[in-house]
Amino acid sequence: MIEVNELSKRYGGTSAVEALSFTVRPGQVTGFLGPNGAGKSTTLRMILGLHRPTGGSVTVDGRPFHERPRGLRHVGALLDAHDVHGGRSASAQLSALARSNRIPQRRVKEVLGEVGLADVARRRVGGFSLGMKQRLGIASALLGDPPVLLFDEPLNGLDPEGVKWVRELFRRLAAEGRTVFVSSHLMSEMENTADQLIVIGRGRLIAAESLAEFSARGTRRSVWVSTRDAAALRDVLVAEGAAVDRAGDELTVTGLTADRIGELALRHTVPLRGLHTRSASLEDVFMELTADSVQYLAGASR
Ligand SMILES: Nc1ncnc2c1ncn2[C@@H]1O[C@H](COP(=O)(O)OP(=O)(O)OP(=O)(O)O)[C@@H](O)[C@H]1O
Repeated sequence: MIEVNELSKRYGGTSAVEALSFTVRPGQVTGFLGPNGAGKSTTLRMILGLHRPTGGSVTVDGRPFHERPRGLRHVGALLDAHDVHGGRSASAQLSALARSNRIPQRRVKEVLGEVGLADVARRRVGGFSLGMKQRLGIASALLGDPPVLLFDEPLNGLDPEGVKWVRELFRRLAAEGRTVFVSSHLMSEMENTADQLIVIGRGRLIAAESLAEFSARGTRRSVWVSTRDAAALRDVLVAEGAAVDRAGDELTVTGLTADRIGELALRHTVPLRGLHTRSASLEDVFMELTADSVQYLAGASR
């Protein structure tokens, strides 16, 4: 279990993480979501003791990580897939890591097989694709067979087959009772991966809940209507108190049900081409929740 308690980190005048508190439990995959620059990597580095917090504390299974002498056997992490020694082979790289952490050498072969790199074990890592480097990073995280695993943007650079494999791997690791904490800036990556979500924006906690609870926030519904008399129908619906967006012949309506819109159209003899209810997607909920904390908006002047 990872317990983050009022954790803060400032870099000079920049507040990267601010009074962040949450718990990551074993036996589940927990997604760590936030837009670019939200503070995810900084938080992961503080969990691993690589950055010193400006305030607050974080423990892994009750103790700060730096108090664990055999760190890699307790927490495995993939932080940056590019952070590899290009001149070495995958197998040499993992062997060195195993030696320095007193992990049996047989684990090197085991994890290379597990991540699908057995055939390229002797090739120089410098020639690996990003997807292969991600697999090697995952192999390093698994090397010490740790109960707690952290992954920073592990799906970056993976092809669809790779994404499917990583998702299944995370589910299996969680089913084995491990704590699996995975960061991403894309809701779509977490949708079929995570059981729990921690959502942050500008270093602050926005949501900490199950994926089901997060989905339930998407109950705000709108109704899509298509008609050649869009202007006339819009006036009728606005007079009934609805909020209406018009794009050509199409209206997006909130504040009235599809049934009521159908009745009003009939009463005002506006012929309809199409009418259906739309509920917000997880992506919509995520965008709405984090809208105020997006650092770089396309087209926005700075
Ligand atoms: N070493 C540093 N020195 C100064 N500022 C930093 C440093 N590391 C991170 N920051 C700033 O802290 C904030 C949080 O960055 P962080 O990398 O933790 O976010 P992130 O959520 O991981 O983003 P991304 O999805 O883009 O990787 C950003 O504003 C970033 O510019």
